[in-house]
Amino acid sequence: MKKPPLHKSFYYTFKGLFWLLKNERNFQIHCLGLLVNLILIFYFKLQTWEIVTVLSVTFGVMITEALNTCIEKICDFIEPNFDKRIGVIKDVAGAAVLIASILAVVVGAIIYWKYIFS
Ligand SMILES: Nc1ncnc2c1ncn2[C@@H]1O[C@H](COP(=O)(O)OP(=O)(O)OP(=O)(O)O)[C@@H](O)[C@H]1O
Repeated sequence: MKKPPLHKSFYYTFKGLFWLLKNERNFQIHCLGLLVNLILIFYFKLQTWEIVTVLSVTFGVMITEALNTCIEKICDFIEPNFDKRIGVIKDVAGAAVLIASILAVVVGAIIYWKYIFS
């Protein structure tokens, strides 16, 4: 298949991003989390390393959510009916989001702790 020009590739990736924003409730919630973090970063005037850490774990959750959605869509495409193996694949993909979210909450708690309680 012929590769699309660079600007078309960007167009398709942004199309994917807007699809997630429009259709995936969990992704919308993660975007809200990003917004809250951006507000807190400016409000508490976080140090550079703290900003980098908070944004890394926040975007990490959004990336795993996007990949989880891809896996769910592939599963629904190859097996629309109930299948235990599909269930395990979807559960494990969901667990990846859970692990990334736990990390984000723990990192957030460690970083914001001193700003909130000082
Ligand atoms: N075809 C299937 N066969 C077996 N189990 C399934 C199947 N489809 C979904 N499940 C089970 O239902 C759960 C939820 O699957 P679903 O595709 O509805 O994801 P979802 O609720 O949209 O997830 P998310 O909230 O992460 O977007 C899966 O984790 C899995 O345990």
